[in-house]
Amino acid sequence: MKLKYKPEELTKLPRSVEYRDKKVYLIDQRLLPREFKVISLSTVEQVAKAIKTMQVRGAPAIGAAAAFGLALYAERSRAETKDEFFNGFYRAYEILKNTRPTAVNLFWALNRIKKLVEEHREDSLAEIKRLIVREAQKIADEDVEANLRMGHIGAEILPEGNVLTHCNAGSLATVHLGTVGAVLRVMHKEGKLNLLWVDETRPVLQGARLSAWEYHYDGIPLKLIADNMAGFVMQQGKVDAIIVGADRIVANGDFANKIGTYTLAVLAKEHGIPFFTVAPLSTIDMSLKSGEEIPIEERSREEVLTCGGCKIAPDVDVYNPAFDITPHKYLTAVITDKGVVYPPFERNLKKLF
Ligand SMILES: CSC[C@H]1O[C@H](OP(=O)(O)O)[C@H](O)[C@@H]1O
Repeated sequence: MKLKYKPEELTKLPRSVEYRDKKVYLIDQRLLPREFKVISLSTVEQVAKAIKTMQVRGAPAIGAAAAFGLALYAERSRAETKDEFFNGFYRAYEILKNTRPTAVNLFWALNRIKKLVEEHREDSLAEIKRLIVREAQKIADEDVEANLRMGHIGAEILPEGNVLTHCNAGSLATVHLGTVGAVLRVMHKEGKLNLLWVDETRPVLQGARLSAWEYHYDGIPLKLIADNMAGFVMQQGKVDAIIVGADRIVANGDFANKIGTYTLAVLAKEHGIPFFTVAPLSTIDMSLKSGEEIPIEERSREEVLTCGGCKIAPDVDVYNPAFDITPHKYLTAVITDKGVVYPPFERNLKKLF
């Protein structure tokens, strides 16, 4: 398809994660919306900590950050032999792999580089290092290209009017532009987006802190709501479509996304509202047959016991699943960088590969 817009025509934001001069640069998302700060990381351990503590978050963004973590290792390694280098490479790979379990993009990116390195094991050490850095940059650049394509594809199929989204699948959740963010930005550019409803998205508040911030920054008209208001807004007929990101889409179309997505999907069905997820192929895991196989990350009790850093509950037991699983029966379509996938997902997702 012909792409009408370039990324810089759709957002004023810089890339969320970059690599240059042997350093990983990323927007520290834990500080937003109070402070916009780009931090620089110079060790694999720092990159792993940034992913684990959600300084960088969002499935494609953590995939790219992990890839740049391997580039960092490669360029800073002082290994004198290949065996020493490979031992350090596999250690870096494991450290990054063990950060967060749900978003498949993390494993997709790490394994893509690991496969390349193993295919070139006989090359010189200098060549192997060059290949790692080049592949990490390709992963990042391809993410931006995929988002741009999904933005144009999604804007063509979403109905004009009011759109509701959950969490943050915007530019901050990717290398640039966003998955949901690209669709919303093209819709806005073309006058198709009347109003964006943004769920605050407890407990980490990616909607209030990140989506509200980045979409307001780019001039998108929005209203922020508490998560428990979404059903009422739908019941009032104020939502024409719902679009969310994904952390892992599996072979039958079930998908993992931020906790609260399943609730929205059921409400959307009840109110006859089209429900879309948008994700690049790097988010699709065809090795899993259905959603119950997806590992769901459980995060700290402090995230639920506090809000904005203030304690809101006594020291009681907490359950804090960071994601839920939406069965494919609630999905209108999956918007990907290779086109729109409609049911039956089992059959139609296969055609993408
Ligand atoms: C474009 S993927 C964004 C996806 O990732 C978010 O999770 P987290 O903030 O915990 O990294 C959320 O599920 C978004 O939909």
